[in-house]
Amino acid sequence: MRTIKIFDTTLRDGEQSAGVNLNFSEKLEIARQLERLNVDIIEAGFPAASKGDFASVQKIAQTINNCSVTGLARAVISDIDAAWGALKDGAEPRIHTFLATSPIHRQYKLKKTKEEVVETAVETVKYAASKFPIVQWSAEDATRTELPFLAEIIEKVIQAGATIINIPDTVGYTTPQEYGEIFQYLRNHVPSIDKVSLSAHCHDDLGMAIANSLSAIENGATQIEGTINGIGERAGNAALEELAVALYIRNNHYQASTRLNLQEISRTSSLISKLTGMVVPANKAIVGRNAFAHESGIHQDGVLKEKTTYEIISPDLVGFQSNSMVLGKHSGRHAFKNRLSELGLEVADEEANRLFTVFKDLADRKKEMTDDDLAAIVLEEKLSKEQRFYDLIGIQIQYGTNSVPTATVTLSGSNNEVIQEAGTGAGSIEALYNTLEKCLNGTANLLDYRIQSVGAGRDALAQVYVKLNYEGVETSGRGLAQDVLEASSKAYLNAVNRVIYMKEKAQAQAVEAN
Ligand SMILES: CC(=O)SCCNC(=O)CCNC(=O)[C@H](O)C(C)(C)COP(=O)(O)OP(=O)(O)OC[C@H]1O[C@@H](n2cnc3c(N)ncnc32)[C@H](O)[C@@H]1OP(=O)(O)O
Ligand SMILES: CC(C)C(=O)C(=O)O
Repeated sequence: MRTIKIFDTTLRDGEQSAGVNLNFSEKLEIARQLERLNVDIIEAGFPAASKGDFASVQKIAQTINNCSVTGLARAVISDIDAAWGALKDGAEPRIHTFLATSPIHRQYKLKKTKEEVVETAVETVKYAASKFPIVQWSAEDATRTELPFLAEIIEKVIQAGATIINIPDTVGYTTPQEYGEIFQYLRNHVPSIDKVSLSAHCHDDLGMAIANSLSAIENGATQIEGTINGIGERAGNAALEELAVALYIRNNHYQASTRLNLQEISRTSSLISKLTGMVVPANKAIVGRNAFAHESGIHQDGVLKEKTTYEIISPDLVGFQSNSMVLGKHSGRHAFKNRLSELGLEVADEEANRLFTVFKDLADRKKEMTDDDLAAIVLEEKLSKEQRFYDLIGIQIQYGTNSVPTATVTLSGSNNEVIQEAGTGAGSIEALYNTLEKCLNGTANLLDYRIQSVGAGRDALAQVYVKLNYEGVETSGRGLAQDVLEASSKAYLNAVNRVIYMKEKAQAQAVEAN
């Protein structure tokens, strides 16, 4: 049985999903969960991309102990230096550097000849290898590259010090058979291929990312790259939970396994969905709400008689709870804390007491608190507490089909001063957001607004996601509440608070640098 290494790029390629923007604490929270999931490598970001990316890659490298942390770098010396700066204190510093090899990318994007591409790749891999013990090199758009050229450049970067060679299907163009043949070709035509590990990185533009990754495994790849929930640039990357469960359930066929702790899959998927705002489709394999639901009579009859008639995966294999303990307004601190720890939600005692107050407040208004509700409360409280400049005290909205929607908003400011304003709008949300803007010191333009329910039922909690431009900075925010208007206010303030936090941090860094 071969063990396949799992290279998770949720924090790098996953964050390249349009509309996703994770902050420092959210990235750290995700990295910690990926560590619990037991991925082998976390690609934490692209250190040269921004100060924020640098800081979060550095923090993740310093914090995570049980998996390797890496960062992406172009074939550019300053990118490699930035990666070294961010990763050098990690347990096992490794870099992921890349250069496109296909004719389309050479001609139009890089404007380099084949010889220049080889020279740049070799020079930068040598430089990377002078710093990092592990150097992964990717031939971007490998699957649209002439095979003899691909083999030539790979041999040269191995000679230059690369220890892992990744063959990305950057635009999701290849088919499983072709992709497998590329791996076979390289194994037969690159003399030094046995000195390195081979990795696959597949995109899902034609819906073949998992099939292609499995084909790579059958043809010699020992590392698979992907993201949780399959998020990523354009149509996304190979969904790691699908790959790991496919290898587990069909190991009679693939004879390969991963080290993933499959029980953590559901929790990881739900955390990433919440923090990125990328909703998991109900019919998504392994983690979709319907993945283990049987709807039709013949299926239900079969499952009642024998589960395996229609179930090839048991829900508890991937951490779906079947617990029936009901938490509500009559529950006390013990049951609350006990449930948090059963759910693996780690909180200090003092924090648990504060969360209990939030829980009671919600439970008063809501029939039943689900595990999803608890996870959402803990997450929101944990992530927003350091970044509150404006805090919501209360809102009052008046709406009638024949009257002008009016909002009254009361906030507390950064010096605990009370700010109160009233305003109108064409609808309740506009009235609310116009009024919130009046309370602030700056201008905020709403770019996107989305609402989602946490769990099922009429009394489900509302999770609102907004994207807005506040004082020239574009950012996103989340808000959770029983009521949609309250959740909308919280999301708006969360986004504004993030901008203020980022600006204050940048100012403090500038003062420190002087
Ligand atoms: C396939 C992938 O997913 S690759 C990863 C993609 N991720 C990202 O791009 C996110 C982070 N990116 C960024 O923040 C910015 O693009 C930066 C900081 C990296 C670069 O920003 P800028 O210097 O403003 O350049 P810009 O992004 O406009 O253009 C990219 C430049 O890098 C070059 N380039 C692209 N890939 C590579 C590479 N692997 N090695 C060397 N140069 C490269 C391009 O040819 C272009 O060069 P040019 O300016 O000489 O034409
Ligand atoms: C940087 C590489 C691995 C990449 O993300 C791609 O080619 O899709």
